[in-house]
This record gives sequence, structure tokens and C-alpha cells, in this order.
Amino acid sequence: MIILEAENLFKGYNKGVQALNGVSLKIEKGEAVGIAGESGSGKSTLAKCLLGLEIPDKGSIRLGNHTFHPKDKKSIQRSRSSIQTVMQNPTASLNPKLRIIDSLMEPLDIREKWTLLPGRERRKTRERKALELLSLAGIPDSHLYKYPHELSGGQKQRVNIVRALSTEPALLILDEPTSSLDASTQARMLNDLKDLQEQFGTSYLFISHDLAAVHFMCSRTMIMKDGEVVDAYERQDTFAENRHPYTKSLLEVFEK
Ligand SMILES: Nc1ncnc2c1ncn2[C@@H]1O[C@H](COP(=O)(O)OP(=O)(O)OP(=O)(O)O)[C@@H](O)[C@H]1O
Repeated sequence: MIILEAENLFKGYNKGVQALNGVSLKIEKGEAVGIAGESGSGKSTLAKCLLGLEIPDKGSIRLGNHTFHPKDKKSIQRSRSSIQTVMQNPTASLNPKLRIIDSLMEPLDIREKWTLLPGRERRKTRERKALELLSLAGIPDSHLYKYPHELSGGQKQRVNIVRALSTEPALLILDEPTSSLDASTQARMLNDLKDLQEQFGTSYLFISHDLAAVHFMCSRTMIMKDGEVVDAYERQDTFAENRHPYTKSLLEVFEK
């Protein structure tokens, strides 16, 4: 089953920058698709178009059975509930004034009708759900009422990840989710992301300039350069002879 299909997306910015130049992609249910490419190749612009944060100049985006017209606000709002995102900077994604429980529960507070429950029951039900999410994130219960500055970078990013997964979206877009973390935290985070994907059955669009991380996470990879997809391959074909020369140059990370 196809979760998301984008066809022939174009997006230009002023001063003649063509950030997307005819990009197409398809993501199946439960699949992890990687997008790699150097800085400025258009990866984040693609993510923003899929999230409805940027409006493509041309092209179409289909989510499940629904083709969404990028200029139609209502259809963007509909798409938002089935696509979630985790961005690069875990600190910027959490409101410093909110306790972890309140950040964690933001999406479910909107969706679940806790307010219909009597006070004590409401608090207990909400807290139980928040503790479940915290445990999925591998963070001790004692952190539930702490503030973001009391958590490590890795813990904050895990809060962002389980929060994004809490509404069971069809697709999670991860834009450089580990790049602000140190190397050992990065490796653990990638493992956690894989485990969570299995548990939730969510499709991932994993964006990174780090081809080793993409190779670990994704069964299929697309390589972008100057707003175009120059290469696309399944994991088992990563080191095939016929890879694009640009992909081969990026793959040199494996030889270091
Ligand atoms: N809001 C904007 N206004 C003008 N130009 C932009 C804007 N956003 C992106 N660009 C330009 O579009 C091109 C693609 O940028 P984009 O952020 O999509 O690349 P990227 O591959 O995600 O890079 P990085 O890995 O550094 O995040 C770049 O040339 C960038 O300068």
C-alpha cells in the first residue's frame, strides 16, 4: 500500500535558486526511505513541501487515497494529522516553559477528549499515557515533570520522536534527527528509531547528509544533488558498480 506519492515537484526561491527540480518519490507502508545529499541539495525543501510548510510551484502530492493540492489549506490540515516530523534541533522543538509531560502530550491532548473525564481520572489517564510514551523513549519516570533543560540532548530528541509517533501517523519525516548529538548517542538513537518503527509500523522518510546512517536505517535510498534525484537504489545495491559517480563519492565515508 502506498502511503505517500509525490510527482514532479518543483520549488524555486528568489535569486534563481531552484531548490527542487522535478522530484518524485513513493513511500510504501512500513518502509523507511532515505534521502541523502550534500548541504543545499534540496532535502529540507522537499520535506517542507510534503509537510505543507512550503508550497511547491508545480507537481502533486498524494497521501493514501487523497491527492492533496498544495495550495488548498484544508487539505494541508488533513495531511498534517497523518504526517509528523522530527527536526534537527531537539531543544528548539520543545517549549522551554513546558514540563516534559505537557510537551509529550501536546498531540494527544488535541486528539483525545481528556477534558470529558472527571478531574482526578483525567489526570491519572493522561499521566499513565505520558509514562507509557516516556518508557518507549527509554527515559526514567522521574523525568516526567522536569523541564527540557534538565534533560540531555539525546533524551530531548527521544521525547520529540515518541511525541511524533504518539498519534500513530502514517509517515514520520525525520530531518537530520541525530546530527546535533554526539557519535555514541547518535548510534543509540538510530537503533531506537528502528525499534520504534517496528513497534508502530510507521513509514519513515529519513533525511540525512550522513550516508552511513541512511544505509543503516533505510531499505531504499534516493540521492539528491542540485534539486534533482540523481540516483535511487535498494540497500542491497548500495555498492553496485553502476551507482552514480556522485553516489560513489558520497559512499567514500564507508572506506574511512
Ligand atoms: N526560504 C528560503 N529562501 C531562499 N532560498 C532557500 C530557502 N530555503 C532553502 N533555500 C535554498 O534552496 C536550496 C536547497 O536548500 P535546502 O535547505 O532544501 O537544502 P538541504 O539539502 O536540506 O541542505 P542542508 O543539508 O544544509 O539542510 C539551497 O540553495 C538553499 O539556499
